[in-house]
Amino acid sequence: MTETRQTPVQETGPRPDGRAEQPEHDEELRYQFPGDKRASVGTSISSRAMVRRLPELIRRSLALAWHADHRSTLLLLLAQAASGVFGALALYATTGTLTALLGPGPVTTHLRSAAPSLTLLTVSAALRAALGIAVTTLSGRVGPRVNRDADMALIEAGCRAELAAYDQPSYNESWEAADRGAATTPDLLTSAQDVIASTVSLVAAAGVLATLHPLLLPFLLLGSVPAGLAAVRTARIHYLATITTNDERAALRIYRWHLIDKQRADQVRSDQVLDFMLAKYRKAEARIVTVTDKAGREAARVSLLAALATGAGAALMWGALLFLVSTGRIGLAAAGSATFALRTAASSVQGMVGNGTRLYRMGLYLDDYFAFLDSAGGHRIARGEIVPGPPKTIEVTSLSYAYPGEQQEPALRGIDLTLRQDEVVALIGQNGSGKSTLLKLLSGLYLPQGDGRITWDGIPIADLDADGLFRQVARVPQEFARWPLPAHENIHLGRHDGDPVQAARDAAALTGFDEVVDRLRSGWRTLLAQGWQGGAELSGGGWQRAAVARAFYRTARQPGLLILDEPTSDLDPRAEHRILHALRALAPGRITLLVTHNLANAKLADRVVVMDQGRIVQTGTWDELAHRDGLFRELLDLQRDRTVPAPRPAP
Ligand SMILES: Nc1ncnc2c1ncn2[C@@H]1O[C@H](COP(=O)(O)OP(=O)(O)OP(=O)(O)O)[C@@H](O)[C@H]1O
Repeated sequence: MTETRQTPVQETGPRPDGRAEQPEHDEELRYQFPGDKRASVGTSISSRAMVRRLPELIRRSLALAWHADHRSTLLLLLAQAASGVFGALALYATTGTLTALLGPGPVTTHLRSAAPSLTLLTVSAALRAALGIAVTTLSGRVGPRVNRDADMALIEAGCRAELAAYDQPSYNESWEAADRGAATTPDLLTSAQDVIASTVSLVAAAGVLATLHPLLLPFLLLGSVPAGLAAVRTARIHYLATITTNDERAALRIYRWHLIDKQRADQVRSDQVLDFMLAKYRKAEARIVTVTDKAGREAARVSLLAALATGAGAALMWGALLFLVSTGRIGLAAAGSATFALRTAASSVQGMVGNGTRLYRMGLYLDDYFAFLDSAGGHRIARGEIVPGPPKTIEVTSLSYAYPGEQQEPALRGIDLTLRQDEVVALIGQNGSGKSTLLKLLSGLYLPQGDGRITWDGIPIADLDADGLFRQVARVPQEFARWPLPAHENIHLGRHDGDPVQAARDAAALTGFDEVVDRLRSGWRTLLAQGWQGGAELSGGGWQRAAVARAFYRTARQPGLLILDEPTSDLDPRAEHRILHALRALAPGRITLLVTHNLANAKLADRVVVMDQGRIVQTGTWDELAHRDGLFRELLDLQRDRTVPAPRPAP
């Protein structure tokens, strides 16, 4: 298993040209970093580590609960404590009852002297049952609230990470681990409560045993330690099995998503990809089954050994009890009570260890969760505090940018460029030449690397306050969001003062999105989410008109930088014409950047910048470049050339 999971770098050496060798087999979905840190965490699961960690985990679980719902948490703790006290009282009352019943004298005397203990036993049991119901109800209130808080905190932390984090190999993995941590929070609370309850009950049982005869205390350990050790050991086995199959689980999720997601549903059918993908699905699943089966067998072996040890301990305990009774060291009634207390103690220890290991295991994910919250997976946006106005000049010097990963060539190399207010600049270049990457850097979504610099009116972009900077940017990205929201919300996205529909309508009129909305039965209030009640689906062009209207809406609220990455790729000529005119009309007072593969559209720009393999290779007006030898002219000629080879004459 480990052999097939090595990285390509380990399998193949570097080539003389320094690039990675082609791997001999197809790459499969795997997280990119080889030594999973959780593997070492997994192997460190031990009884000692667990005992050391539990108090802090219990404290953290209670803190989460407290934060989610003060009152219920307080009541929960009180109910739990009271339940523990009544449990202890019930145990003492059982001892008292047995002592009274099994003591010397006539039955009526036994019953009379047992009455107070019996009453206490009954009342304690009844109150304990009532408190049990209260605990369950309160847990049911607090658990979901804890989960809600954890989930919202996680989403917020994720959205505050730098965009570049998504390109980092480790980010997905840390996000998923944190997500699992957030999902475990309600169980965490339940386990913490159970550990507390079992501990109270164990202390009570130990107290009873100590009162009966101190010699009985060691049996408490004999009866429960093997099971406890086995529980820790099996937790470790299962945890390691889970993390060993992390890649496969992630791959399953991704395959599953691709197969069932609406966006690809047509291609799943028309490309007949189902069997092919299901075979990959089964392969990944088979690996998980192999690992979990092996873990299951190992865990069963450990449990069997523990059961044998517990059996031997029980035999020893009975022998010792017989010895104590037969030598008159304890009475028959005390022996009966001891048996009862020992059973209670054993089940408390099992509860403690079982829930303790569960808590410990979940605590590992909780660590991931808190680590993510602290730093957004190590990528929290931390920039300067200068709040910019609309930039008059954006200066780019020696800008290079390389995405992480050994397969990646630098996307940008040594870019120098100056952009001025009121100017429309068209970025032209073949696929993969770096246009979208440059736009993301200009709009502050990525930060320059190394010596590269981007300044807004002389201020390095990293020194600008991130929110303030994004407030100055309106973008139509290449792949724009299709928000499952009503039509007007898809335009203003919650930012409006006054009538939200009217605000959206004005921007939509510039792109023809208003005509699309007019055809929807509920007009601007129509939910743009097909398959949901009252929902509707737009055409590809309809959505693109909405995306451009969204950017124009922001532009009307003053962004100094308008960025459009192929904004008309899905549009009919009429809609395209309308948008290009609007774009020109909006240009004064801001910097406008347009990426387009339709070179005729670049005519509206004041300046055309041509990119090739991450570099700027030409700059000039459209007319200059159209009449100069170079890449632009070559692409223009290709776009104009619509001659197709004549069909071959029939033989
Ligand atoms: N998120 C990413 N992670 C890694 N590599 C990326 C990422 N985005 C782009 N690249 C790589 O960077 C290079 C430039 O891509 P970019 O999207 O900037 O090109 P483009 O000129 O906009 O292309 P197109 O015309 O196809 O949209 C490409 O080699 C691409 O594979």
